[in-house]
Amino acid sequence: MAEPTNTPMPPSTPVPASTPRSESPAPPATSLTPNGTTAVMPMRFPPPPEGEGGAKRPIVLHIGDPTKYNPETHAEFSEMFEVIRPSAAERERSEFIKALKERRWGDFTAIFRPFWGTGGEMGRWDAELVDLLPDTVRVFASAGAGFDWADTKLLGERGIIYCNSGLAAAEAVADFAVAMIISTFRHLPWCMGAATLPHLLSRQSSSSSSADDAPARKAFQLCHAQATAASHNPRGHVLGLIGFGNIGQQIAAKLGHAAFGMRIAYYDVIRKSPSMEMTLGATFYGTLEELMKASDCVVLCTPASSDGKPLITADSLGHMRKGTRFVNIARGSLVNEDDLVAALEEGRVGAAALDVHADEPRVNPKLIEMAGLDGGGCYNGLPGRVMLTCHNAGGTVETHIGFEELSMRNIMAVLQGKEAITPVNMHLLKAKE
Ligand SMILES: O=C(O)C(=O)CO
Repeated sequence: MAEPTNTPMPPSTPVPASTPRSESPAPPATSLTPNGTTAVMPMRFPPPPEGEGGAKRPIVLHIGDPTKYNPETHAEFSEMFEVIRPSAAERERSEFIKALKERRWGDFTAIFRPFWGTGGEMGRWDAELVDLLPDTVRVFASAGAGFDWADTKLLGERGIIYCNSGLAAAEAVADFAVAMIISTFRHLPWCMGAATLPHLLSRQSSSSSSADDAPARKAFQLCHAQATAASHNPRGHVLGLIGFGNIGQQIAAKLGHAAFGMRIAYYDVIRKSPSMEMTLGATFYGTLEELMKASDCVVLCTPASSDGKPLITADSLGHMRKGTRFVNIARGSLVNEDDLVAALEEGRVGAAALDVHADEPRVNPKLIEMAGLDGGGCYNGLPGRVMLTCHNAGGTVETHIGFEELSMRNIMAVLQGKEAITPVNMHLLKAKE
């Protein structure tokens, strides 16, 4: 395992022009305040024209499940707008396209997706869908921090503001990241696997209820005896955050000097203010390479690349010191999983924790093997070094409540001619005629 290093933090380095890396809304329309909330620069549209006699309410297309929480906001929202919710069958891509061509839902002004579990049935919002939207659409407000499933550039070119809900998910994602980071220092897959899996395996291989529990006891004792030498306290180790938006900042606050005592390092295309760096005790690295070299644990907390290319490859992994830990709570497409497997085999990556996967819902079979499930927490006689979860990081009731509320508030703001709260594509926006 990589030991804490005394690598001096570099002085301020120029920000690279490429690789935008922050899940916070893009500049120049927005910026983050030191407490992680989003400040939005003014960019207003006039409210949509009223219908004949001024009585017609603007139509909002609600995709996915009905809202479950926030009844007061929803009452206000339904009062202001005519909310139309296509059926599950209408949300399937071919039917959705047919309905858009037929103008089945009229001249709607907003798209509302309050929950990420449903509402994505029509697939990627690419030119095939976006080109069919009526000119009246002004805002698309959705659940989710990530927006890799929507072409926000194209939406902007059509004059449609895309608002994500990253603010609502940030705390849940950061909490989950903390658990995963600790796991890479304490080998939780091994500890949990050794306590449970040998029992399951021996039960499966024995038909009698009195299965031989000797292998299970052995796995327990082995793990109890050996995990100590492989485990470390996070304190004093360098936590390298790739992306320093809301999520990265919250991880820093939870694991930094005031709590777990980790030394916070970050790489982002936008260097944060000196006061934010001081508050969070964070040191800026001007290149990914420098950050990878300096870190004891690297965490990806940045949106998917717009070109879909991975950021974690043999090349970037090659800059890590032997035994560095790696955590991904961002997007699977950011990681070349074959290269990660090779780095784990080589020991360059000492332990990994992945909530997101390149080909969801499929999980890389080699990574599953490395989690040590078959060997009672061990893989090839070594501790299971990979923690794998099912894209759970942001999934809490509180996140869901926040997704609904924020999406409704974004639509209410834009359609009333006010500023959007969490837009991500303002810098790409073409104003409506
Ligand atoms: O909000 C999102 O997009 C997430 O994937 C959180 O885990």
